[in-house]
Amino acid sequence: MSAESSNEKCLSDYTYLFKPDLLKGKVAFVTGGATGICFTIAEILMRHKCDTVIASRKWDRLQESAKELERGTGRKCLPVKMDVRKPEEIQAAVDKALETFGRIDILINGAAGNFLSPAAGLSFNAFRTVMEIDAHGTFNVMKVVYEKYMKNHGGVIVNITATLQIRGQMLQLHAGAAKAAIETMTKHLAVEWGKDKIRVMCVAPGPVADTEGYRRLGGRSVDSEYEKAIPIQRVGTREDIGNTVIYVVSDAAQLLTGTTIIADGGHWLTSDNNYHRVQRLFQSGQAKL
Ligand SMILES: CC/C=C\C/C=C\C/C=C\C/C=C\C/C=C\C/C=C\C=C\C(=O)SCCNC(=O)CCNC(=O)[C@H](O)C(C)(C)COP(=O)(O)OP(=O)(O)OC[C@H]1O[C@@H](n2cnc3c(N)ncnc32)[C@H](O)[C@@H]1OP(=O)(O)O
Ligand SMILES: NC(=O)C1=CN([C@@H]2O[C@H](COP(=O)(O)OP(=O)(O)OC[C@H]3O[C@@H](n4cnc5c(N)ncnc54)[C@H](OP(=O)(O)O)[C@@H]3O)[C@@H](O)[C@H]2O)C=CC1
Repeated sequence: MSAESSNEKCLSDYTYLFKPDLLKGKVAFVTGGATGICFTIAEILMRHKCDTVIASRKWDRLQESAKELERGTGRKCLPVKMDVRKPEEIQAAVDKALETFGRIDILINGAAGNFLSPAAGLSFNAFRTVMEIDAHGTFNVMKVVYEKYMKNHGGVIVNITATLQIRGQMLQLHAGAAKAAIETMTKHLAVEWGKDKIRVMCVAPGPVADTEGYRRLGGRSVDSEYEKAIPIQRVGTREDIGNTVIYVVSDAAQLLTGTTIIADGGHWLTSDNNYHRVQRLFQSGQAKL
């Protein structure tokens, strides 16, 4: 799959790095799994024989994505409609998942909302909305899956963060604050839930250009100047993130809990805080508000 691929529901040309039956008999619940990075995470889990639930708000898109994932991988994919801000919808969705598959071994929290905005330009409701989707939403789903299944059976939780919480960035206070909250919850839950045989991790992508989430923030084109500033000389792909996640959920990663794997090719170390680039995009109107 190329970094410029525009189809959110495009299956990847997957190359197996792990044994194909790595996750046989397991079930994953993936929020945000109908699109972008989390669609490909679901795909890669399914290629390793995991059945999957994908959860988000837009029902038509969920159904189409579930069909595409089943067609491409030969595994079962259950679409469930829910808003991560609404505990009663999450409870119904998790009940449906458990009725259908009887278990949830892996939880991927990828649902998120974001846009570019100067901090002072955020309305109170805009800040609250992003905190509610990303931080509260991640807590809500973890709590329900823990209570209804993982507390008694163990499992692995992977929260998708970003590199925004590592340092200051332009126009991203709201998303950075929310991702920081997720990383902190991850540490606390790794400590509290370790005794229940639950590992809790974060995977933090840098820029992944082949997603609607990236394009809608203004990152429509990836030019060579931008990529040359990244140590590995390219932005990430959805498959790069899926490959990181499958390692984290596998038994090869049994010692990993309460920490973050930054999957960004070294972007945050060298990218001058994106200060000039984001400022330029924002001022030119290319970065949509
Ligand atoms: C990602 C690339 C970044 C920049 C690209 C540029 C250059 C590249 C350079 C550098 C890249 C460097 C690093 C990048 C690395 C990572 C980026 C990190 C994270 C990326 C995260 C994502 O991609 S998250 C996924 C994005 N996808 C989505 O957001 C889809 C879901 N989105 C939504 O549902 C909505 O957009 C929503 C989040 C607003 C929520 O919708 P809803 O609940 O319906 O809320 P509303 O009622 O619409 O709005 C609530 C309040 O928020 C205000 N609002 C809404 N939009 C904006 C906006 N654009 N600006 C300011 N305020 C906004 C709205 O007005 C409401 O407030 P009121 O006071 O008016 O009520
Ligand atoms: N693309 C990038 O460069 C980077 C992305 N990330 C992170 O990766 C993850 C995936 O991002 P990406 O693939 O780019 O973005 P997408 O916009 O494709 O994915 C966001 C998903 O979240 C779902 N979602 C949003 N709000 C809610 C809600 N309230 N309840 C349930 N589901 C919701 C959306 O579905 P629906 O609207 O139907 O509900 C959508 O499927 C996010 O956590 C993002 O922050 C991190 C760093 C960089």
